[in-house]
Amino acid sequence: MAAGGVVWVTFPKQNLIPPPRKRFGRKLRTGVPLISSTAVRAYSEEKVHEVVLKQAALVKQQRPNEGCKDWDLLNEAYERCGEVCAEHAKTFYLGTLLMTSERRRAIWAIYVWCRRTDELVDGPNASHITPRALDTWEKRLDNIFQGRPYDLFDAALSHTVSNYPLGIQARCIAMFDIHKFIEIWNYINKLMNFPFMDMIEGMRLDLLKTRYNNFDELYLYCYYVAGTVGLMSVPVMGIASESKASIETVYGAALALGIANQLTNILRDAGEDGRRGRIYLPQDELASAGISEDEIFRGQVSDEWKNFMKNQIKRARMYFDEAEKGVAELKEASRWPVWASLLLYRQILDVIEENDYNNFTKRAYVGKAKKFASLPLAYGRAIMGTSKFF
Ligand SMILES: CC(C)=CCC/C(C)=C/CC/C(C)=C/CC/C(C)=C/[C@@H]1[C@@H](COP(=O)(O)OP(=O)(O)O)[C@]1(C)CC/C=C(\C)CC/C=C(\C)CCC=C(C)C
Ligand SMILES: [Mn+2]
Repeated sequence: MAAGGVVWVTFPKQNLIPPPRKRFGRKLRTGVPLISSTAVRAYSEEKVHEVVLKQAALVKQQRPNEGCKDWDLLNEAYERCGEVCAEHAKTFYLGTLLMTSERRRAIWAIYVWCRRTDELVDGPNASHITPRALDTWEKRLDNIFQGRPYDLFDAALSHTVSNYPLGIQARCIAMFDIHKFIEIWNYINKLMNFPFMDMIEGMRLDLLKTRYNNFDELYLYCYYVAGTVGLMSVPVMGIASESKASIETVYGAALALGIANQLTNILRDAGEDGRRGRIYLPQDELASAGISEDEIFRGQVSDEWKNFMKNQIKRARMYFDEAEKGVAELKEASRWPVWASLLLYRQILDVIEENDYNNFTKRAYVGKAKKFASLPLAYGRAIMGTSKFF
């Protein structure tokens, strides 16, 4: 038992084996039935949709600002986050400069936390990272949400989450509070947390899993490591006051942008990942396309591979299309960076095509000229509030 009459509850780990499919009344919005069975894939989409609903509900809550009040320290913390963002993600950074200073700083703080989380499993110390290290990172996240940051970067995020409706699962519960227990029970049943926790869950997958049986499993992974970023960003980006769309629709679009980005990452990095013994591409789809693992490891750009890639690119583009519908609903100053990132990421798919689907030895790289050309285009779309004119 921890101090202050509270008890720590440990949640069961994610069960990745889909149970028999439930009957769902809701039509799948982001579903793209390509090769794998929709019945199986629907399971992850429904689970992720639960998180979208939870996040959307949080928007209506007013959050008291209980964060750190040491402004000098906070200013320094945010400055440092901005420096990291500028160093590692120049285009994101450029985009954030158009946002209000408060929102921009919050996005920097979220960026840095995401980057550090990813670095745990992908960075120079990755070989020393164990599931226990991720548990520690998760406890540290709890502390961030409870206003007990560990370092300067954490202090920035701690301040950000106290300012915006960003949720974390209720891990620390008051004893004998039956409502809290019911709440916890519901979480256990849904086996899905809030975006920050879920991103750590994605890193756990990266430690333990090197193959994805079907798109359902891959979708869940993409949600964990990238869809979560979309859900974290919406409350900070802000929804336009004139927007007629439901909050759920906007969160759905943000989720779709994360999924689209991650699918694109996976297609771009297929060769590199293969060399690390990782195949994120759905195994059942590879099998029906007649592609063996060995061909991937050897980097064979066969006709089968080209056809397979065409289908995968089509799917990623459909998620980008889904995302486009939501950008216009964001506050005007937030639309430009989002359009910029959407257009830039989507161009990676064009480059894969230009490279004749050789993503084994040619990196699909969007050159500086193209990158800069996208910025005014993104700006145009942002101020028009729609994609129809460009
Ligand atoms: C309504 C609507 C469309 C709203 C927009 C919502 C929004 C801002 C969505 C952003 C989606 C987004 C940028 C997702 C990031 C996806 C991504 C790149 C994930 C990467 C995961 C791991 O992949 P991998 O290891 O394979 O890749 P690397 O080789 O390591 O690159 C991540 C690396 C996870 C960590 C994610 C980040 C560091 C990016 C975090 C970005 C932000 C918080 C800024 C988002 C803001 C803007 C301006 C788009
Ligand atoms: Mn990474």
